[in-house]
Amino acid sequence: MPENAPTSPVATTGPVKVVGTGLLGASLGLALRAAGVAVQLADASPTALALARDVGAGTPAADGDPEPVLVVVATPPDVAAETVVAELARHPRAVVTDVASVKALIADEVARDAGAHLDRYVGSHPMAGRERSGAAAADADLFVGRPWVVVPGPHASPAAVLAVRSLATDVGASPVTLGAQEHDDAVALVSHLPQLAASLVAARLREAPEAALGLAGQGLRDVTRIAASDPQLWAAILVGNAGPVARALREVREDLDTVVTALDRAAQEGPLAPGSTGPLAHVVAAGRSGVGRIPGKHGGAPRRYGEVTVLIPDEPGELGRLFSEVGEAGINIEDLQLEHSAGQPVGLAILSVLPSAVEPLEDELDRRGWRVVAR
Ligand SMILES: NC(=O)C1=CN([C@@H]2O[C@H](COP(=O)(O)OP(=O)(O)OC[C@H]3O[C@@H](n4cnc5c(N)ncnc54)[C@H](O)[C@@H]3O)[C@@H](O)[C@H]2O)C=CC1
Ligand SMILES: O=C(O)C(=O)Cc1ccc(O)cc1
Repeated sequence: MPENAPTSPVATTGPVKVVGTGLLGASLGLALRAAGVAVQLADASPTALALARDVGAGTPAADGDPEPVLVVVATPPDVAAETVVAELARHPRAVVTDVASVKALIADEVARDAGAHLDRYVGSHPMAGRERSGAAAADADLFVGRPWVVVPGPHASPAAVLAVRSLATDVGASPVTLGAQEHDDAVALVSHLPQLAASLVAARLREAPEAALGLAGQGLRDVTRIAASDPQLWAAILVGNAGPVARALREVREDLDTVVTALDRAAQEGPLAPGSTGPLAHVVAAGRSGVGRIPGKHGGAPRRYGEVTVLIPDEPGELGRLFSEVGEAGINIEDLQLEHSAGQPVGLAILSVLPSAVEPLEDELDRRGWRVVAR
């Protein structure tokens, strides 16, 4: 099979031009190339462009290239609108979309400046990413199984909307149509507030003693993973969605005030002081009912898997051997977490499987000599 031959037919014919070839742009380029679609790349940074080319995300756009049918703007949000307007004018027959994490501000600016080109613009936002920037972190499978929000303004043509929905589907995502403000309110809660919460918690660790950090477990890692994100990109995202994010944070501040008041009371008057246990339990219970509402895999209703925890020697090939032996047992791994302890030569693999598979899998792994850990 020739390199980059399509594995399944796609609706996007190409060429697709990607402007901004960092994490999102290069990931999209890789996914489209894997589907056999021609990709033209452009970036304000020659180094970012060369890197995206070298990872296989496409070919740098050049004079004399065939006209793109679709332009995807994957720049930071603060320059997305002006880039969309420039690309609409530069390619008078192309549909133009952007993948920025905020939508209302960009839609307003494009509506103001795009004039007669507005029917070819459809905003969008793949709900897929990671805490690293640049093409070096790009992944052809980044969008697989993720929602991709499509935000057609009132002037968008049906053909333009279809082209952007098809792009999402062609790279394995599920298109979801929302209004711009509806999108921004939603991501304030499910993406922007979590980013701030992770950053605020992780910031407390800067002065923590080494001995305390050595005790860190999976809870801290779960809560702080996205604290490693790019500060400049996130500052642009947060100011671009300032109103909804400030609203969500004000509500958090009210809850925080309640927690601090209850803790102060316990610290001053003793742990059984009236008015301290109740508010604290209430906050934890509210979190518990919130977390229960996060949909499970594939966007379906939350599903409870059973977990099998296995000790893994920190040696090459051990994880692969575990996976193939679970496969040989005819059991599907629904999810996976890895835990490492500082300075330990072993890790823990926590395999999520259907509840009915827990016991047979534990028995089988035990029989094959794995150390199954009771938790
Ligand atoms: N990082 C993430 O997890 C996600 C990011 N997004 C959105 O995708 C967009 C890109 O984000 P990333 O790929 O993470 O950022 P990135 O920093 O990895 O890449 C951005 C690229 O845009 C280029 N660029 C900057 N200004 C430009 C201009 N005026 N013209 C052309 N190129 C320009 C930069 O040189 C850089 O290569 C942002 O709007 C972000 O909000 C959307 C979903 C997830
Ligand atoms: O890493 C994660 O879990 C993310 O949620 C990444 C992400 C970051 C920014 C977006 O606009 C969308 C998704």
